[in-house]
Amino acid sequence: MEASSRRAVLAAGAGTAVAGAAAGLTWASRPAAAGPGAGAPDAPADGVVPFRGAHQAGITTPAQDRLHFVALDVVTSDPEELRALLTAWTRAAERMTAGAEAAPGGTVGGGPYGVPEDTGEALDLAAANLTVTIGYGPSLFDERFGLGARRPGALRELPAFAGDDLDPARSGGDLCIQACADDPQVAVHAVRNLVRMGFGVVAVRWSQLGFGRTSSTSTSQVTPRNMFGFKDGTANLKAEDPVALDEHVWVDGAEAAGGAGWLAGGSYLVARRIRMHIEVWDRSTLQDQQDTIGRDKKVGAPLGQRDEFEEPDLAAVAADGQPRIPVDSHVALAHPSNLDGVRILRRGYNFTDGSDGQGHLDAGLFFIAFVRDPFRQFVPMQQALARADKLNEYIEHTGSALFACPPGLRDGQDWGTQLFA
Ligand SMILES: C=CC1=C(C)c2cc3[nH]c(cc4nc(cc5[nH]c(cc1n2)c(C)c5CCC(=O)O)C(CCC(=O)O)=C4C)c(C)c3C=C
Ligand SMILES: [Fe+2]
Repeated sequence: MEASSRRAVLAAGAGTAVAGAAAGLTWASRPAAAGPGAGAPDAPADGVVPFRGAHQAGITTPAQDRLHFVALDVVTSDPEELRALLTAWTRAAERMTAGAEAAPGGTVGGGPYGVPEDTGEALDLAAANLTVTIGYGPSLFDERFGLGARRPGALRELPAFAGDDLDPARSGGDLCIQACADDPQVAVHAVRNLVRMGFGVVAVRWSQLGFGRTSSTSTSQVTPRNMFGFKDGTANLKAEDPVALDEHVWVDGAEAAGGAGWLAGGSYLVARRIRMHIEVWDRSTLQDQQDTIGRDKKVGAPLGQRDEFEEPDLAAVAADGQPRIPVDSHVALAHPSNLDGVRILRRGYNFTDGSDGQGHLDAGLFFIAFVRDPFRQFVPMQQALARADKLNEYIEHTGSALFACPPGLRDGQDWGTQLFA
């Protein structure tokens, strides 16, 4: 669908359900998956991902290639201003994900003496599968906005983990917006315009750009590679497994009891900015690298096995009597069989943020995981990794945040009424 046609649909007030269906390029309408990593083409670059539905877009949506993630603090003390902003953000996000301007005629329609309601840099660009996902941090539920009784039980500060080197300026936040798209300018435009609309109500606390996905979240996608050159996302939860998503990703009605009912059908987002010391890694041998991950670098198969998607055989023993997949390898420690069946949905991105002033690239993985309960899933998993992972020789966690992401919106509903109702 041409960007101009999408704009016409929205200008006519047809609503997103119509716009998404009319787009004809929705994920739901894509051809059946060719099988895990079968090399099926990735997303059409001009696709439109439906904004409304049972769950927010940007969680099980096939991971787009680019990310702009922003954490914000609320600077007003007036709950009504916050509610109104969430409502206005819904309208703008819905429009932008359909390839339209943040507001009708936003770029030049206000005339020469008006301040434009859209900054314009995405004017001639396709929607590029843009998704805008919102999340609320623990601090939003303090005394400021009367939301205390609505705080979900598992929305509290994460514990410190061994080896953490967290920068407070890259951690926490009252709110987050995750914008993902297959065009970096489209993702940046979305965040920029939402932040612009929030002037006086919210202020940016920190943000992160990601230049390449490090996970596949659909069997239709090829597995990408991270900055260590390894395939990442092979054993991830996938959109085509709704039973596993219900078990590991979506918060159910009982967990979102009482005032936290707004979170039923939502999910928790864990963000960790992980610096990867690539200069050290690049001086290590291939065997050391593979023993660190527990997988073959080229094919992605578990060590001693042939196929990328084979289940790792953690009991296999090499000729020297040692486990074929080292017990301190990343894959062995993160495997559900060593974590009481715990699994997570990973949706992270590669980043390089220039250099650190000491001749090293400030590069790494902006880890994002969606889970049903961070304290039953992410925390025990990260504790196991922090304790023993051979990967710790090469990485350092420098930022951390937790957000509760509400479920998707029904027709006529918006983020403000959903949270404050
Ligand atoms: C707390 C959770 C995890 C963190 C933090 C994490 C960081 C991290 N991971 C890689 C690279 C790879 N991870 C892989 C698998 C994998 N990782 C986690 C969890 C965390 N990773 C899980 C649950 C799994 C799957 C385990 C399994 O069931 O087999 C892999 C292998 C390929 C794959 O399955 O995706 C790689 C490679 C890096 C570089 C990193 C921090 C920078
Ligand atoms: Fe990992």
